[in-house]
Amino acid sequence: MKKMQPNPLLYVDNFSFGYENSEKLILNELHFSLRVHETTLLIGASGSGKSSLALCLNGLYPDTVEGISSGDIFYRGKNIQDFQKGELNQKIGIVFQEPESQFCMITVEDELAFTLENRKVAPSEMPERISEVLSAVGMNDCQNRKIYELSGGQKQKIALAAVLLLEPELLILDEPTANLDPVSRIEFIQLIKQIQEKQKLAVFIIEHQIEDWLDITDRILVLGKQGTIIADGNAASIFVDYYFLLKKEGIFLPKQFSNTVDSYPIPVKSPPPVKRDALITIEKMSFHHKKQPILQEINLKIHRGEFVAIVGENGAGKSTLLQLMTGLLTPQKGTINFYDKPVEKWDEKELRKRMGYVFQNPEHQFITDTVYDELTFGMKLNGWSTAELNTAATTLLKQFHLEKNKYSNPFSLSGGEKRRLSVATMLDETPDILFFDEPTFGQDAETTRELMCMIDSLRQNGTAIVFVTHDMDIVDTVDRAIVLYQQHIHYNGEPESLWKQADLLEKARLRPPYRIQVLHKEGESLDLVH
Ligand SMILES: Nc1ncnc2c1ncn2[C@@H]1O[C@H](COP(=O)(O)OP(=O)(O)OP(=O)(O)O)[C@@H](O)[C@H]1O
Ligand SMILES: Nc1ncnc2c1ncn2[C@@H]1O[C@H](COP(=O)(O)OP(=O)(O)OP(=O)(O)O)[C@@H](O)[C@H]1O
Repeated sequence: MKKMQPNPLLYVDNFSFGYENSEKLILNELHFSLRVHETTLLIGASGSGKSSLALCLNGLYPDTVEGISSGDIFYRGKNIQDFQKGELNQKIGIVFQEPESQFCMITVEDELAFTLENRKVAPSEMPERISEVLSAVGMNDCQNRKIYELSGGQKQKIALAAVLLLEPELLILDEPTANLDPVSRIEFIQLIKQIQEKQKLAVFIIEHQIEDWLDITDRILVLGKQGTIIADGNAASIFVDYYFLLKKEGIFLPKQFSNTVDSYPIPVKSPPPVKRDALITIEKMSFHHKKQPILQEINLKIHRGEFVAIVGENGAGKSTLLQLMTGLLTPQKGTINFYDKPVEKWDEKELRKRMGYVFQNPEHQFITDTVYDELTFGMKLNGWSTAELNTAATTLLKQFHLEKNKYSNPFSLSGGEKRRLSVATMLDETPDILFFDEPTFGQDAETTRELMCMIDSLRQNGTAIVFVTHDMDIVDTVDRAIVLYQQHIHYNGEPESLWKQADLLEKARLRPPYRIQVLHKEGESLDLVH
């Protein structure tokens, strides 16, 4: 048996965990410790059990779920089972993968005050603490906003603010930057670094794309598909010594450690189709929520078979624009046509057959109790025979690696699995246009590559693809990038020219893709030489 580290903060001793309804254990005889002030990254394929582990570490599982466990977890030498209810939550703060699930109040201020109340902070101290933490996460002007009205990235920042107010000793972050714009992502990582240094806390981060985290990481743990720790060490040893193992597991390798051939799992861009008729035509469109203008004077066309990315900072209006194009929201001014008919005049059933929309939060899409029912729901509505829908469902389950989840409840899937299911449900028919709100977040290298290949082949068959994404490496592969900034479209053209517009990138809180960053670095060093 391995020896316990001297005075670890958290000590996981031969710990196993499984869900009652699943055939095999998710976590298998884990044995590791987390040290005080240490920053650890946990990586692993989608569905390998990372979120389940996080929830076991802070004692939420197995108590709050139908699960079984064996072995022990100790916090500062005391078995976590022996802590009073709520006691451990003050010491181990967790930001969930889906921040929405952690809020209990309506407004930002009430949510943060509620956390402070639980910590028994005097009401007179609260305003200052709240304004301090909001400023730390870059959300100063959001105090009185309703949480449900915030954009995905804004919610993620509030979830972090709430946990920071707890002043935990161990901070667990489950894919905390998945919805953040590129600059907020870097700022967030810097913020974690500052907090870590100031408060001397331990940080445990679950992420798929990790290159930006490496600077502040002491140690990396790799969870394998069989639920065991398959590697444990610093970045250099993990990504050099375990290179082939990580690739086999389908895990993203940080770009600085991978060779150029497989540096990012995106297939070579196929040329856009020649036929260029417009599917969506937006003219002089403006939209506001209550009195707040969100989009103004938008003119935009999306053509058959085109691959378009919509980018911009958190809250810029990207999801709103998708909801307007799909007819879920109606503009107060201007027109949005699908083919040559206003989108709101289309028969709902016909429109849903021709348009697919993958929401930012996959859970908002689920309406049935099993993965199989979810996949076949649209097929049944369209009168498919049992044999037809069985065949189609079997193909989709295989294509999206969801075979083992056929009878699982969609809400019990891992983050990446939920996302894959939400994409698969849009593919019962081949739509004319597919809208994706951040389709790749939560995916590992292998599932991202497969998703992108699938999207590319749909596009080859004429389906237009519209992506909202914060991933600039993906934007680098599209036909056209659209930048939203201060309610307007500030750029509409090929990504290559966008990367040259440094001012706009800065204003819109974007970053060039890794390929361009490397070129800039090489250029800089050349400048130094001269
Ligand atoms: N409440 C639950 N009931 C049954 N099975 C579950 C439940 N929650 C998760 N699972 C299953 O356990 C496995 C591990 O899920 P988990 O969310 O821990 O994975 P993950 O590594 O965090 O994945 P991702 O990177 O996709 O977020 C998945 O196959 C998932 O379907
Ligand atoms: N129902 C609503 N009522 C009021 N304001 C709203 C509502 N829904 C969204 N908003 C606001 O509209 C703005 C645009 O939101 P949207 O979700 O479109 O942004 P986004 O660009 O997709 O952001 P992110 O990258 O964070 O997902 C945000 O400031 C958001 O707070």
